[in-house]
Amino acid sequence: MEKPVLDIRNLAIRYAGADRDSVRGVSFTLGRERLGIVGESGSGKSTVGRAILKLLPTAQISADRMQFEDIDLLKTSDREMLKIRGRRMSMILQDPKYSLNPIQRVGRQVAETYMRHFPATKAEAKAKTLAMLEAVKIRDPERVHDLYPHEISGGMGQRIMIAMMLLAEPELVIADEPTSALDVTVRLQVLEILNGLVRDRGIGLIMISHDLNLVRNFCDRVLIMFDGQVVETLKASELDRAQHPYTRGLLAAQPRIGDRRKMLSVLDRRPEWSQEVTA
Ligand SMILES: Nc1ncnc2c1ncn2[C@@H]1O[C@H](COP(=O)(O)OP(=O)(O)OP(=O)(O)O)[C@@H](O)[C@H]1O
Repeated sequence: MEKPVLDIRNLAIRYAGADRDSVRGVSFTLGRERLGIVGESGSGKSTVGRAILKLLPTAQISADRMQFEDIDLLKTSDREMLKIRGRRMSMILQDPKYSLNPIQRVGRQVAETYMRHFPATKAEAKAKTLAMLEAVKIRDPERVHDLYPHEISGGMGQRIMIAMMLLAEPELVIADEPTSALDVTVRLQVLEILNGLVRDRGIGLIMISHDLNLVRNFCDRVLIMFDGQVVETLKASELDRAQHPYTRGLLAAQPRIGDRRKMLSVLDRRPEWSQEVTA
């Protein structure tokens, strides 16, 4: 088997002041593939993503192994992480509005990101920026380059965030609900761009989502999280054969076109799921 991009074993995370771990016993590997992490709100999906990027400075993080390519994340200093984050691993968040600086033109923000990671003149960085805006299917990149964040739509903002991230050519991308704020057609465009990154550049992609249908159609494998633990790991194509009652409950709670039930079933959570792990 080829060496994984990421190898996480027995990860536990406790927020400062909390009396229990928000994430515990989480283990998984990520190859050059699309891995979905699903679970309801508060199950710990984003906490896992942020811990991998070491974006939880006040939380207590422990693990038997947190290996990213040639880097032992358990040993990296804050200074080293500044060089790795945004360059070798990146995160895409739900709402680009909060990630873009509102008082700076978007093209300049993208170019500055490039210059932070690579030696380049302003003209070279601008040329790279325009090429990247085109790569994420932005029509008329010259015009968009000079717009402010409030002048662009959510879908365009998300594509600009992806362009910014792409410039650094990361090996790992963690996308945390990247399409939740987008309409259906723009969502498909963004997913196709992310898909291209895995297919053409061989990156490892983690897609954090509460949308089982999206993950089923988009990902190769899926981790199901409940109350801070991974309760089941499955191939996305085998989701319907899930064993764990929580996964089965999540599937039953999904609306389906053509399903004539008047009411969707409501998930009945059981305390023993917090102890019981099947995969
Ligand atoms: N900054 C924080 N300080 C303390 N506790 C936190 C913090 N962020 C998250 N938590 C707690 O950690 C647990 C996991 O939260 P997390 O945001 O990772 O879940 P999630 O599955 O990503 O949910 P969502 O889908 O709503 O984003 C929750 O119990 C939450 O209250």
